[in-house]
Amino acid sequence: MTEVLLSAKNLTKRFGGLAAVNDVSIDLLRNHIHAVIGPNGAGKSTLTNLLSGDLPPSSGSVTLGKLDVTGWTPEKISGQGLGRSYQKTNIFLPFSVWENVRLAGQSRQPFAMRWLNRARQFASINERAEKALELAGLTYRKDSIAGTISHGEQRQLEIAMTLATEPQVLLLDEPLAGMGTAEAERMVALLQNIKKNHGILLVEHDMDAVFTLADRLTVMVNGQVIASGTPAEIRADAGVQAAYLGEEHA
Ligand SMILES: Nc1ncnc2c1ncn2[C@@H]1O[C@H](COP(=O)(O)OP(=O)(O)OP(=O)(O)O)[C@@H](O)[C@H]1O
Repeated sequence: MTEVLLSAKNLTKRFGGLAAVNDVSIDLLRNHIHAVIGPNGAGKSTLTNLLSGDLPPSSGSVTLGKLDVTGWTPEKISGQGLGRSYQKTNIFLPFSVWENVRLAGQSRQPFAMRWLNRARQFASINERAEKALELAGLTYRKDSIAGTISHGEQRQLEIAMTLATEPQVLLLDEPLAGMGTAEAERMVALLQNIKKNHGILLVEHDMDAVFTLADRLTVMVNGQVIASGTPAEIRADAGVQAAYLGEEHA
């Protein structure tokens, strides 16, 4: 059976009278991409924030591996193997691509490693950064200044920075936003490669990419899950057609 890396049960987040996320359960498996789709305001970002610890849930639970991480801080959750990329970039534009990835890896140096001598720490962070750059397809840009690379490459850099923390689970919020066709195709290929060793939760508005990449989809409307299943099941779901997808993916 495929390993469940992350499991959320009956998550609810209320902002005053609004249930932005309402009784949502979702599992994320190793080697799988689970896409969460839905119209603007459906609750996708709020759900991501609940999984990453950026927001505490009003009720429900989040389990990462075997640990109940409900209510943990983002730093503590990240230390247990959850990596998150944000819609708004965290990149230091005046720094090189390499420096950005290295800093991201360093920021997540586990506490237990800190007793190691500096030389060994240095080598292990460098090794992680090299691996992350390679997996994100950016080794050829290693020495470029981050502010000078293309928009698509900056999105790859965000992924490399997330990978440098050595996560098991990646939460990716609109990794294809603002990309042209060639950049989007490149990112789709990268994500297909990255999923071989990770579980990925993908929030994305590009439906062609979503239906190419996703092993499972969860469709949210007004905070609630209206459907969950394989791409074929979601395409065939009349409720999803009516609420969101329209005819183009029927
Ligand atoms: N901090 C907040 N305080 C109050 N309401 C919020 C807050 N964050 C989100 N909301 C509301 O919760 C609902 C869900 O928002 P959310 O951003 O999660 O949707 P989304 O599906 O990610 O939308 P989009 O696709 O536009 O990013 C919206 O009605 C939004 O206005």
